[in-house]
Order: sequence, then structure tokens, then C-alpha cells
Amino acid sequence: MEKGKKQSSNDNVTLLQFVSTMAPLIDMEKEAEISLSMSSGATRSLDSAQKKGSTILNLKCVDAQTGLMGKSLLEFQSNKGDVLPPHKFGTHDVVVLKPNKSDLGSPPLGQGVVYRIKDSSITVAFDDIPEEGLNTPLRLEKVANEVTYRRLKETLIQLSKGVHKGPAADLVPVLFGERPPTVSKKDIKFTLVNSNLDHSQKDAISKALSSKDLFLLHGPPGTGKTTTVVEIILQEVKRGSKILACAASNIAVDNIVERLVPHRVKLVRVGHPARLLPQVLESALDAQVLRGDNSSLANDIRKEMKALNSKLLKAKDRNTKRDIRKELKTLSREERKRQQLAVTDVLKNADVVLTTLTGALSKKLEGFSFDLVIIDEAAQALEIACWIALLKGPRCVLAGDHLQLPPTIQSVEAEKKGLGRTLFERLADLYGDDVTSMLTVQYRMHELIMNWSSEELYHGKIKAHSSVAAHTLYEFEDVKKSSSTEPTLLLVDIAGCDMEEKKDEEDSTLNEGEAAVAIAHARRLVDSGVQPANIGIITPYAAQVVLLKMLRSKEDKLKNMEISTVDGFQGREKEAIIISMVRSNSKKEVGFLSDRRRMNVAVTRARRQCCIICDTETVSGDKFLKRLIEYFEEHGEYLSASEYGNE
Ligand SMILES: Nc1ncnc2c1ncn2[C@@H]1O[C@H](COP(=O)(O)OP(=O)(O)OP(=O)(O)O)[C@@H](O)[C@H]1O
Repeated sequence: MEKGKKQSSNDNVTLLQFVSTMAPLIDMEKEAEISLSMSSGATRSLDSAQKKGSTILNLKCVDAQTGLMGKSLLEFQSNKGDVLPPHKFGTHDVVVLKPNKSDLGSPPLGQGVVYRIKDSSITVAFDDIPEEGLNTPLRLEKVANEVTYRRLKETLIQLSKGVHKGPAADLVPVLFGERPPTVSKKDIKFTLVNSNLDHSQKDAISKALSSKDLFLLHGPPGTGKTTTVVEIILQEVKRGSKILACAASNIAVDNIVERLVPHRVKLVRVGHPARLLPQVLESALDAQVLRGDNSSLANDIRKEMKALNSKLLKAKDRNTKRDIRKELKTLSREERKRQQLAVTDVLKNADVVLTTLTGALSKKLEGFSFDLVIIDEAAQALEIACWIALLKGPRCVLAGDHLQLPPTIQSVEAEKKGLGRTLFERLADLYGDDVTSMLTVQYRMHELIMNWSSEELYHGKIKAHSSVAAHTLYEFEDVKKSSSTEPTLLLVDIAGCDMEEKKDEEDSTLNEGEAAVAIAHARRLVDSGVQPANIGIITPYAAQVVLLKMLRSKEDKLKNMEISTVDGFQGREKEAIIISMVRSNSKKEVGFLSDRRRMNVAVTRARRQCCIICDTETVSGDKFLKRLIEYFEEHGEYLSASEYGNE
């Protein structure tokens, strides 16, 4: 990050400018999401909805289980084949279940949250098992998650009134450039809980603990950003702070919970149980509430109410009925009070409360304030979503990397007008090194994989830790040294191999020849002994993912190999990554491949081997991609796709 960048008018947005720019953009984004979902008037038929991926038709319920803190898990498979049709459902989406043939606007059998998705089935968590209709053909429809937008709007309204009181009153002027950030002049002394931390991580922790209002932790790929966030939390707990720790995604929040649990921190995870990893359920608010005294009292009251209700049904005398009703009313009030107390007890008692950013606006957290708000993955969150959490405390630590992908925005117009500009990036530009520490040792990639990204995006400042700097695929037991496992960097060129790109019905681009080559390379790796679970194929285009998954379903030995879009793989890693770039056309059009952040994420997912498959003629039309290709040619192996023949 460049030192103390001058504040440009663009960086120094005022609170009022921010509110007035964001309000219409949030509406645009909401509209765009609704039009992607089934509730859209633009969807005229069920078939077109299935093509859009917003509904899955003709399903059967194959399993029903209870147990997820009172929720019911229903698993659905297609009546039409082994694999679900292509769809845009993701875990944690809100969905409704309907009879397959019922009208578009018909009432649902139930509404739930997607719990798990496999190629062949989808599992949804419902509050109750729908009473009827489960034995007939069914369909699932994705619905827009309006709660999120309501919460974003509420936060904007709160900001628009000005923040002169409350826990964040002194932080807001700093984050809008009206007052400079401050640090404690006292020398901060601390003993590390994790004694393995490197010098850049230690330095970041020291700076974070000294900051009085704002600290940015810049964590390039694999540099232990979350490890550092966890240490900051542990140090702050030792100091007696109450902390709100958030991230945009549930998985990132759970990742922190998992790493804190062994340290026996008093923590609570707030969120819908279907959106939490099974291993963190013990820490969930719902689970802790169920274990509390007030909750068992509430339970006793409910039993009493049940008995009174049956008495009421049998009672004949008016006076008796009136008395019972009165008693029921009192009990119901008491039950609600006990329930609320049970929740408040758990939250009060916790040193660390963890939730997603939008979860921070949960009614349960109303009235709570914190000494410190930490946001992980802050460069992947909408600024307005960050504000939901930031309004709850006077100090904040934002961790992220604005040189990886920003949040996904559905509305092209809202994106153009700045909805995707993150708070992390804005503050990094506004205050630079004054408030930032960049982590500089990475623990994932072979040096050759790392160097390209380090030089291109991080001013050459990243170093590979000795434990990974020279690691190779063939060091694994059972992996043979072969022409496919030996190279760290591999470039497979489809130029001149007659493998032009195509468009699918949704206008997403795909490349059949390239997909076949990607699968062929994966097969070669597996034949040399690499575990399929250690291989990932990633590609920028959704249609290419569908095509690759179809090819994979024909090969048993590749069953456990992951296939994903680049965007969907951010934050993850594999020993071997195969990147299918897809674009191959005479106009040298590369579309959104040219976003340096996307290629940065793609390449840096690989630990020991990174294989790029592309049409070098086409992609070299873009200067940034040309340098990437040249780097791979210079430091890696070059093969023509024709060498994979008809494998
Ligand atoms: N000081 C360290 N010594 C040894 N290993 C470390 C150290 N710091 C981090 N690691 C390891 O590096 C890996 C990445 O760490 P972590 O998950 O914290 O990174 P991250 O920066 O959050 O990752 P991402 O690139 O996904 O943002 C983990 O396996 C972690 O154990």
C-alpha cells in the first residue's frame, strides 16, 4: 500500500454523500436480485424459471430428519435423473417448497434455508416438516432475501440522521475523513498466545492493539490473515474487551469460531443453525440458550400452558374459562420474558459475539455495544453492510485484501455507480500506511506461484515461508514424479487447436475443447497418484462450471475433485489448481478475465501446481494477461493442447 496517499476528493466522501449515493444503489441491487428470483413478474413460465436457475422442478423428497435445534432437514432429489439440473441455488439461500405443477403465485408448503447442496441432491432446513404434499412431485423456488435489504436500508437511515451519540459517535468522523485516526502513545506490552507468529503478524498485532479507532490488516493470499485476527481477539479478551467479530459470509465467521474454541474463550455465535457449520453448533446462541436456566423455566411455563389449554377446552363455566384465559395471558407474558432473558444472559456473558454483518442487526443484539468491532473479509463486504456492525463500537479492525475480488453485485448499474467500492479500499486509499499493516510471509504457495502475484500486485513484498517455498506434488507419498506432477507452473495452449468459445442460453461463455483438456490434465494427475480431493478446476464462467461438472460425472475416479467459479473459490486452496480461461475468439475479447483481482485469486488458490489452460493468442490481447502468460512461459512448462490428443 502506498504510504500516506493524498486524500483525493473521490476518497474523502462525506457521510451525507455516502448516504445519498448508496440509497438508490441498494434499491437497484434489490431489484436485480428479485428479478433473478422467482418472485419476479418477468418470469412467465416455470420452464423459463428453471432455465434461469431460480427454480428446480420435479423433485422428490428422499429423506426427512429432525434435530438441527428444532429444525427439520428435508433432502430432495430429481425425479428425472441422477444429477440436479443446472441451477443458481446456493447454501444459505431462502427457498420455498411447492407442489411441482402448482401455479407460479400459489402458496408454498413451507419456507426454509438451503442447508447442503450436492450434484445429486439439495437439503433444506424448515422450521416444521410441511404437513402434507411431500409424497407428490415438488419444486423449490429461490426467493429474494428481502430481510438483508431492509437491514441495509435501516442502517442507511440511522446514518443519515447523523451519529452524534451511541458507541460509534467518535469513530464515524474518522471513517469519513473528518478527524484523523489516533494511536495510543503508551508502549503496548503483550505476550503472544500463538508463539509461531511471524514478524509481520506480530507487528500487525502490536499496531492493532495500539489503535484507538481504526486499524486495517492487509492480508494477501495465504499470509495468515485469519490467524492474525484470532490472535488480536485473544489479546483483546485478555485486556477485558467485549468484542463483536463479523464477516460477510457465514463460513468466514465459523472459521474464526472454530479457531477460538480451543482457547476456551467465552463466545457465542449468532445465526440461523442451518447456516452454521456442524462443528460450531455447540457455540450457537440457540444451543446456549437451550442450556440456560431461564430457558428451562420457559419450558416449564410452556408445559403449564399446554395443560391449561386442554383444561380450557373442557371447561363449561364462563367464569372458569375467563380465569383460565387470564392465567394463560400472564403465563405467556412470563414465558416471553424468560425467553428474552435467556438470550440476553448468553449475550451478556460472552466476551466475543460472532455473526455475519447482516446478522449484527438481529433484534437479539439490539442495545448491546462492544469495545471493539472486528470485520474479517472486509474487502468482500459492501460498505453499508460493514456499517451495521461498526455502529456498535468505538474501535474497529478491518481485515482483508482489496486486491482480491470485491463483493458480488448483481446490478451492473449499481456496480458502475460505486456499490462495490468497499470501505476497506476507501480507507486504505484515505489513510494508507498510517493505519495499515500488510502481512508479508505466505504459507500456501510454491515460490514460483507466489512471485507472479507478489510482483504484479504487492510491489514484490511477499516472501514464501520456507515450509512451502519449494514444495511439490511429487513429495506426497504415493505420488509419482512424472511429466504431469513435476512442473510447478504449466501452460497448456489451445491456440490453433480449433477450440473456439461458445455462448450458452444464458449468455455465459463456455469452451468444450478446453473443458476436455482440463479434465484430461486432472486425469493425468490422478493417474500419477494425486488424490482427486487435492485437485480443483476453477474457471471464471458459470457455464464452463456446468460443462466441467457434466464431464466429471462420467468419470468415477474424479468424483471428489472440486469444480467451481473463481469467485466461488476465493478463500480456498488446493494442492493442484487447473484454471480454464475459456475465452478463444478472433477479436481477442477477454471480458472480465482482465480484472487483475480475479486472476490474482485464481492463481493464488494453488499450493504446489498451477496449470493454466487458455488460448494464448486471444488472452494476450490484454496487457496484464500477456504478462501472466509470459511469466508462465518463462518459469514453467509449455504444452500445446494437442498433446492431450483425444484422451
Ligand atoms: N506464523 C505462521 N506459522 C506457520 N503457519 C502459519 C502462520 N500463519 C498462518 N499459518 C498457516 O497459513 C495458512 C493460512 O492461514 P490463514 O487461514 O490464517 O490465512 P488467510 O490469510 O486468512 O487466508 P486467505 O488467503 O484465505 O485469506 C494456515 O494453514 C495457517 O495455519
